[in-house]
Amino acid sequence: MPYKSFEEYSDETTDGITNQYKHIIEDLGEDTQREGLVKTPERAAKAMQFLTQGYDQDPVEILKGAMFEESYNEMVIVKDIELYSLCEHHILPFFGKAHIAYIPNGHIVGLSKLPRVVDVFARRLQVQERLTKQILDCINDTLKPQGVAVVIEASHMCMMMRGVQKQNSVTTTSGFRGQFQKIETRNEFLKLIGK
Ligand SMILES: Nc1nc2c(ncn2[C@@H]2O[C@H](COP(=O)(O)OP(=O)(O)OP(=O)(O)O)[C@@H](O)[C@H]2O)c(=O)[nH]1
Ligand SMILES: [Zn+2]
Repeated sequence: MPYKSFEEYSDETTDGITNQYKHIIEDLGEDTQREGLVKTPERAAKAMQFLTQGYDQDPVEILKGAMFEESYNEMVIVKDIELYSLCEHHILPFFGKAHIAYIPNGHIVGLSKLPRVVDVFARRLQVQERLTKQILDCINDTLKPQGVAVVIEASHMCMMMRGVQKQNSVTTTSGFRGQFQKIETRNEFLKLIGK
């Protein structure tokens, strides 16, 4: 089953992560018994489980569940898909937008499934490059379209709140397969997403 709801996580896993957060908060010198913090380890554990629920979800199943035979063979674009992920180096958020295009090859896919695939891969410990490639490969291998393109633009909190402390830098990653390797097709896509 592709969508694991929040309530389905085992209490055992939540308890383990809760315990670890309790230690972290204590090691930060805070009092885990004060009113505002009593439930924080458990809240943080559940939040972290939510933000990493993509490990338990199957993006191929999501796509295969909504593929329809159709002879449309022009470019389909879903742009401005908001995404929130966690950088695997600092476990801090990076967030932004994904733009996805594909050219069907006998099958179209339910539009909502493309953002769902983004979420499955985003809700893991990630780097933006791998996130981009995983989305690209998954759509390419499952839908087998004539071409697929993915562009991700994201801001990394680890570069904003700490470290180099750059508030306005945006990282862009992209990947192109099949027809999108042709410059004119790629340019049409980039123009349609406003790049
Ligand atoms: N390529 C790539 N790098 C990332 C991503 N998210 C975070 N990073 C980088 O991962 C790197 C880790 O570098 P380190 O030198 O080991 O860590 P650090 O000392 O905390 O580095 P600073 O952030 O420069 O303070 C940093 O340069 C981060 O900017 C990502 O999605 N892709
Ligand atoms: Zn980072």
